[in-house]
Parts: sequence; C-alpha cells; structure tokens
Amino acid sequence: MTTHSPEAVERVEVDLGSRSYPILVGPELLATGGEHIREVLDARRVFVVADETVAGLHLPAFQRGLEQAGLRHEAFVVPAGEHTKDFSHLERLVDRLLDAGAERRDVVAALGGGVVGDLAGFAAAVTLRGLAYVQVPTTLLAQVDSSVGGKTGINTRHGKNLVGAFHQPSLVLADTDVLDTLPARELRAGYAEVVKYGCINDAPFFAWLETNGLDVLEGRTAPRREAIVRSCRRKAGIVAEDETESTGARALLNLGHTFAHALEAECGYDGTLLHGEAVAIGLVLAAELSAELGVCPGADAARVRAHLAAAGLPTSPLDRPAVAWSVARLLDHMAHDKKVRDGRVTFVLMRGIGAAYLSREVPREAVAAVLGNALMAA
Ligand SMILES: NC(=O)c1ccc[n+]([C@@H]2O[C@H](COP(=O)([O-])OP(=O)(O)OC[C@H]3O[C@@H](n4cnc5c(N)ncnc54)[C@H](O)[C@@H]3O)[C@@H](O)[C@H]2O)c1
Ligand SMILES: O=C(O)C(=O)C[C@@H](O)[C@H](O)[C@H](O)COP(=O)(O)O
Ligand SMILES: [Zn+2]
Repeated sequence: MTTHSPEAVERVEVDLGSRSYPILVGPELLATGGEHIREVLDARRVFVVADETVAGLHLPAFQRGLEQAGLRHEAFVVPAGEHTKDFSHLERLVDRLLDAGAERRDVVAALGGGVVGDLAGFAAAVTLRGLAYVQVPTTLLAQVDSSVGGKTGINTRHGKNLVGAFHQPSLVLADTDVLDTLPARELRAGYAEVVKYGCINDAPFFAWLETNGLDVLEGRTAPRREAIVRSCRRKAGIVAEDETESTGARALLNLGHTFAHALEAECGYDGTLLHGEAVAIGLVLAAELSAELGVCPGADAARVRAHLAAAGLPTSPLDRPAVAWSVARLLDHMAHDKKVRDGRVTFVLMRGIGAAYLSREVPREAVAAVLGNALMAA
C-alpha cells in the first residue's frame, strides 16, 4: 500500500463561529478517520451509516480506522439510491439509533454519497434533538458539495428535499482514494456540481476546468484534488456568508437547481436522471434562460453547454428520450421550489460565466419558452 505524507492532505475551514469545522481532502482518510474524529469530538460511540454498495467497498477500512483510534462503533446499512431519502428510511434509521441506545455523546458518521449524507445528517439532526455527525463523502458530488454546508433532508411526494434541517457536521473527511471505485457515470454527475462553482462566481476556475476537466474525470491526482479543494473553498465561502439561505447569498448554490429538481421529480427519482445529471441540464437551461432574457451573452451559454457535453453529461431533457416530458408539468414542479416567494419562483440567473445572481422578475412565459425550445427535437 502506498503511504502518503501528511502534507498530501489539504484542509479547508468552514468558518461558522461556534459551528466551524474543517474539511480534510486527500488520500487514506478512511484509515485515519478515527484519529481525526477524536481530534474534534469527545465521542463515546460512532454509528456509521452507509448504503449497501459503499458498505461492501469501504466500510471495513473505515471501521479499522475507528478501532485503531479506540472508538466503539456500530454500522447501519441502508439501500442505495435516491429512494432511500424518504420518510420511511428516516424513521427506520432513527429507530435503529434509539434501539442501539444512542446517547448525546454518540456520533453519526455518514459514509457515502449525498443520499446517505442527507439522510444520516437529518437523522442526526432530529435524534435526541441533535447528535453530532461527521461526513465521510465517497462520491465526487458529495466531496465537492453535499457533505459541506449542513443542508440535510429527505424528499417527499411534493418534491425534492422538502423536509429537512440545517445541521452542520463537525468534520468532513474527503478521502480521494475512494473515488477510484466510483462508476464513471456517478463521477461525471458529481462533476456537474464542480462546473456549477465556476458558473456562480469563479470564471477562472471554469476556464481551468475547460483545460483540466478531463484529467479531473480520469482521476489524475493533482488536478482532481485541486478541483475538490477549490470547490469546497467556494462552497465554504458562500455558506459562511449565509448559513441558512436567509440573505440570498447561499441561494446562488442553487444555480440550475430549479430546473434540476423539476426534472428529477418528473422522473420519479428512478435513476433515469442522477441529481448531478439533472444539474448539468439545469445549468444549461439557466444559462439559456439568462440569454433569452438578454442578461447573459449567448456565447457564455454556449460555453456552458459545450463544456458539460464534452464531459459526457446530458445537456437537454431530450438526452433522456424515454421520458414523456411536458413543459406544463415541469412548471408545476417548479412551483414547489423552496425559493418561491409570494407565489413567484426566484431564479438564479447568470450575467455571464462566474456572475450568477438572483432574480424574482423572471416571467413564466420566458421559462416556458426556454423549456419549450429544449423539448423541441433537434
Ligand atoms: N445537502 C446538500 O447540500 C446536497 C448537495 C448536492 C446534492 N445533494 C443530494 O445528494 C444526492 C446525490 O448524491 P450522490 O450523487 O452522491 O448520490 P448517491 O449518494 O446516491 O451515490 C451515488 C451512487 O454511488 C454509489 N457509491 C457511492 N460511493 C461510491 C464509491 N466510492 N464507489 C462505488 N460506488 C459508490 C452509491 O452506492 C450510489 O449507488 C441527491 O439526493 C442530492 O439531492 C445534497
Ligand atoms: O448547499 C446548498 O445550499 C445547495 O443548494 C447545494 C445544492 O447542490 C444541493 O443540491 C442542495 O441540496 C439543494 O438544496 P435545496 O435547498 O434546493 O433543496
Ligand atoms: Zn445539487
């Protein structure tokens, strides 16, 4: 086994006063996870939540690390996939924590992708009115986005992430080695959220991705770590400015998501569109809506589409031709967006790559026109 120097691990701080925490990014963090947990928490016992796939691949290494650090632990395995982010699995998980005699000094560890992170984080938020938890993200998406910032929750029949809580983790351990087992489709899906940061407020990062994106996807160590660290820095900065999405800054992280959540809801979370794939299409539609409204150069919208396509991501709902897409139904889903105020959806638009902003002035007809164009066969 290769051993890496401690310098190979980079540290990003999420600065939230008493709720601040570090994100560690680098190799072998599963093996050293127990020690890192001990550095930040006086843990009595660690309840590890993982889905079946991740449990088979990475749970033993994480458990060994906990044992080496002298931490007692217990594992709860949940089914893989978006359907697990629901009331029934939340209830089961909370019951299992209580059956195991959870106490306030126990810690939940979410070992997995965004589904496990959101579900286990929410279970931690509500069990005994709040257990500490650590995020151990194992997908690219979770390492660059869902493990950071404390949004936890589940989907309901009304839509995506509609029940949840802001509950910050005490530590994020992003072990870059675990990405070696991640299927290529999942890796690409996570890459869409990386591109999102470039679109929001980091045009040089977007340009860097245009040059280095394929290296990131192919797993070259330095560019991959650079992309993860830079994404975490961007997200940490925005979260520190507006932890609970109350001033508007954090809503920028929702770029592309008003469309994405509607697309996911329309597919019934059945895996036709992964979250990151829906975000890729959503980024293109948000850029095209901005161009349609005359606020964003068409050339920038074209760059967003071209880069996501070059990364092998879908850029149009028609990339999933088996779905009977309908503009009216997508608009209905958007009406449940959490950014609705007085019945109007707040959109995240772009004045160009790296210049996202919020607008409450987007006419429904413009959104319908962009969706209509997207659903017209090429
Ligand atoms: N809380 C937030 O801020 C936030 C941000 C972005 C996305 N999300 C949520 O995250 C979810 C999507 O997360 P995701 O894309 O990580 O999906 P996921 O958690 O479903 O993981 C994707 C698949 O990869 C498998 N997997 C995970 N790690 C693996 C590994 N190392 N090797 C092999 N297989 C592995 C999983 O078993 C699963 O089948 C969505 O529910 C989305 O809403 C939340
Ligand atoms: O952390 C945030 O804030 C985000 O918006 C990140 C998104 O990538 C993520 O998909 C998030 O779960 C969406 O949040 P929601 O509040 O729109 O459900
Ligand atoms: Zn997202």
